[in-house]
Amino acid sequence: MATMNETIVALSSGGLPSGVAVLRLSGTMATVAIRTLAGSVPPERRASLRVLKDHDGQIIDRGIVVFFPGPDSVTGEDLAEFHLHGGKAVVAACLAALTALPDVRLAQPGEFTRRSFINGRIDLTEAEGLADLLAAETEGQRRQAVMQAGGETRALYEGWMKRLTFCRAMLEADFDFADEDDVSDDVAADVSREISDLLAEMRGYVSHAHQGEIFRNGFSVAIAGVPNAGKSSLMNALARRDVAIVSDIPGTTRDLIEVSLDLRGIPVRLIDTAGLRDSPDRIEQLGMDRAREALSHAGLVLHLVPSDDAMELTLNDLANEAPVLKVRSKSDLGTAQDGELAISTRTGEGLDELVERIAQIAAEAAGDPSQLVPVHTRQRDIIGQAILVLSDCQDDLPLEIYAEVLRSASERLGALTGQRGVEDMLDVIFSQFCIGK
Ligand SMILES: Nc1nc2c(ncn2[C@@H]2O[C@H](COP(=O)(O)OP(=O)(O)OP(=O)(O)O)[C@@H](O)[C@H]2O)c(=O)[nH]1
Ligand SMILES: [K+]
Ligand SMILES: [Mg+2]
Repeated sequence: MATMNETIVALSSGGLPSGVAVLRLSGTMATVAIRTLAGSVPPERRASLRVLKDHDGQIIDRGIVVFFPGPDSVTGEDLAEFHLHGGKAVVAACLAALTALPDVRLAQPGEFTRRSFINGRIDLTEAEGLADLLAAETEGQRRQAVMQAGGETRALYEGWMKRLTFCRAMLEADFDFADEDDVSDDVAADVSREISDLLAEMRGYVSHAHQGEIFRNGFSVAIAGVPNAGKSSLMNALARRDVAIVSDIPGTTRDLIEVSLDLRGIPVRLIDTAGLRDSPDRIEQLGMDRAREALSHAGLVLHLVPSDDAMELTLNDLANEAPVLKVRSKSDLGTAQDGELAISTRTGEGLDELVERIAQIAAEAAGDPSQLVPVHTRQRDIIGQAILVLSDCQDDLPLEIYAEVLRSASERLGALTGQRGVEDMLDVIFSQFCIGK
């Protein structure tokens, strides 16, 4: 990672051309940069209209300049914003003029956010929330990310750490001051009650994490069945575009084909798979392997059974724990049995009802987004480790060892917010960001 002495600059707004483009520049050269391009530094935090000139005195653009002095800026450093007309040449000229200044260079992805973290403006959970917020595509994802970016997750984790620290302090005070054979049972009992409460809370939190993941990554719905059941046709109908090849040749689909849908704010990943049958074709076999793999990870399996075909597969074993919803396809070619969900991509029969059912099942799996805790896999792993350490606490442990276990657990939790042992994680986390963030 490049050093913090350098001042970084990037286009922070979206693709060009656009109405307005915002360049952000962070670091010690911020005031020099403003003075060089805009003539003088405007009052702090005030949007000021300026003529921006390059190093030869040629006008680049007229735009708004804002100066945010550190350490109260988003990055914790002196920060300048240039709001320009969003043309490619305008932005290129302004970036060229800025990077021509000594110690000013283009930012790497996530570098602004990384500086916010290093300067203590945000913690890791907030950084992860920010990354999610930028990536959010559905309303549910946005709400979840906002909670995390706003520091609610941080507050929760810090609360846990405080409770652990308090318990440790009680234990340590006890073995420092009590005389040897009079170690207070009361303290040990209080601590052990508090730890078991905390453990219950942490376990409950982690069990919600799976639901949180549905909001982050989407609820996966795999479409499966015999060849020519109409799987790809259904995929195209639900996606409202031709994503998958449809033909009357059985064994058309081989690769998994995935589209993302937004069903009532819940992101759903719909996966079309190869038809399952005995086939000597090597490629088709590979396709079926992928199909089985997809079924085993799906949140819901749609089992398409064509109306004109007597053969029926059993998919329950392949689907792991996911529910299997039987759907009678090509309903225009036969009559469905009572209570069966029948669809036809030819006539459109049953498609709305199917979407309704998928949305219902996805919503049940995802839970109420307002109740959800946003938990990244990274966070879940760490909490899992801390739970393991704490579960090892036996009441009859010598107090010194008990205190040591608590210290070790709270050390682990420290990695959640980035207070401890996360150097190697930083690149992973910040590389999720785009340049300019
Ligand atoms: N009559 C009728 N034909 C359909 C319907 N849906 C699909 N078909 C036809 O059935 C044939 C197979 O459709 P696909 O969508 O390719 O079937 P698939 O299950 O993806 O097949 P594989 O990828 O080979 O496993 C095509 O000729 C489609 O036009 C339907 O609802 N009614
Ligand atoms: K086919
Ligand atoms: Mg297909």
